[in-house]
Amino acid sequence: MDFEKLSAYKKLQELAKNPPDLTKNSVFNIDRIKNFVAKSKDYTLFYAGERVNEDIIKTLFELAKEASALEKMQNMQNGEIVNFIRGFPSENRAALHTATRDFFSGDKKSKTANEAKALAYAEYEKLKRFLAEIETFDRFQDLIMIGIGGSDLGPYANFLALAHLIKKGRRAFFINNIDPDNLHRVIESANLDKTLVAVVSKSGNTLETMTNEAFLRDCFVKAGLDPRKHFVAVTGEGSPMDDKSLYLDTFYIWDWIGGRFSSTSMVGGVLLGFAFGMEIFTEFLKGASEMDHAALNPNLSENIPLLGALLSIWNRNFLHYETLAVIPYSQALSRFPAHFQQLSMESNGKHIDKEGKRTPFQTGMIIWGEPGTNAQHSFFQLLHQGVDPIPIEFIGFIESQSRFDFIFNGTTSQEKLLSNLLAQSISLATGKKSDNPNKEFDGNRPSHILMAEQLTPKTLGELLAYFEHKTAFEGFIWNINSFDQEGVQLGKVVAEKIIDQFASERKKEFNEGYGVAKAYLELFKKV
Ligand SMILES: O=P(O)(O)OC[C@H]1O[C@H](O)[C@H](O)[C@@H](O)[C@@H]1O
Repeated sequence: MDFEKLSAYKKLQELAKNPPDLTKNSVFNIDRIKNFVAKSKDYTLFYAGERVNEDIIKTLFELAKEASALEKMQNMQNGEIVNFIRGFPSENRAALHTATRDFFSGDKKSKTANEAKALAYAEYEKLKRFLAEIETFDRFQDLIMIGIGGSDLGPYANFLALAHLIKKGRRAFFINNIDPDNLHRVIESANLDKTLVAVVSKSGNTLETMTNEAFLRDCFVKAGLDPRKHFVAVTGEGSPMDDKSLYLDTFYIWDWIGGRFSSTSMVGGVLLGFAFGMEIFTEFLKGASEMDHAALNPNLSENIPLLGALLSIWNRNFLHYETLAVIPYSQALSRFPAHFQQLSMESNGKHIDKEGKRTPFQTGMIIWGEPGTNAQHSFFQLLHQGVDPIPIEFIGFIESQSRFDFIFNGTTSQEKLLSNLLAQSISLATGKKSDNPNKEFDGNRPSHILMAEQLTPKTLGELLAYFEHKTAFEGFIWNINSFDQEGVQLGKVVAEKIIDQFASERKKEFNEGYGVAKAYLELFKKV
């Protein structure tokens, strides 16, 4: 059913004409904060700061029901084909990233999901054996991960989120950009003799990754090292990279795992397992798997991924806000906005629906963000007094990861951090009147807060899955295909043509040089 034809859509258009005014004390008060709360597993979603009321929330839930959002989520987790455009050539695949972490519940799943789970579990066990073996011989201290897009952003964000737990003596480096300075800085730092290299590419033919792999192999050879004793592959089974003669070991993913949804597969597993050990990687998977279950909860006020999606849709399609700022009040989540940027914008930056028709409504938001409180000293001026309101998703934790703190002027740093987070959400909502227009705050700037006790491997897994399912629910309700990325292909094709031009220029130079060399080579009848 087309999104704009749902009956709840028309009701929401009406309700959007007069959203609640949060600047009024009679509206934004303690009761409201206590009422507009939802919980899933370790996370609480406080959404009093959004421009919603009971009627709007009820109608948003109706929208989800009319769009069969929960059924589509169940179908996705059962391995049904969800990645398709009806009537046109498309990928026609499942999106079974939940199968890469479903090792704990023992829930009865579909045959497809069970087969996928078995494949993923075999790779999980292979990784466990591989890491135990290199541990025995203390073979590697450093890991260099080569990958880009979904083969970098999620794994890197998750690595930084847990960096304080890194195994003693171990380090990780990341080569993602084709900019040669990226690789140069890494080999200036890593101890190549004790370095494991994970080449991560689902397709096995991404320009940046293949180029960086060849470049790094050359560096290893020039250092007198055999790359085959240092390089492992993480790639699609049967991809151009699937050649065991070139690698110490190979870890597989499959076409039913989208790159931006692959953090809990071996794409993230080799890095997190090497850096933190299998126990921590397993806790991370457990958290993601628990949020997978929460996303199936029919009690919508306990299904925060669905509620998060509905709040985004309310802000996007009915209040017509174009972007969403993701502001984690946690320095450890510094690269999470970048991961969520790809996850959301590559999934839902689409202009046609699953029937191949142009959408007459807005779809994916522009996602951006930086950690707080730093962001307060950067772009919060615009968030408070800019012309256009910008919805914000705050993320916060009651406790710091280290619990290493200091009381200054009577409070700890963690208390100061949380106070700022709450103050921002409240002041953006309530605003402030003033006779001086330059000191006036309009308020009614929507935000919600995702809060947990502490950022641990498990709550990180839950957070990752929250964002994955929120993204998928948005696509289900918009009836768009969130699981392909045709939009990235054109740029690549044009780039290849220009690269070929450089190559032929070089050959021509070489031929000219060769022309001169030819005089000598002809002496030896080399040509
Ligand atoms: O993992 P790979 O096959 O190397 O792909 C890496 C990335 O490049 C592609 O262009 C897509 O934009 C991403 O979704 C993907 O994650």
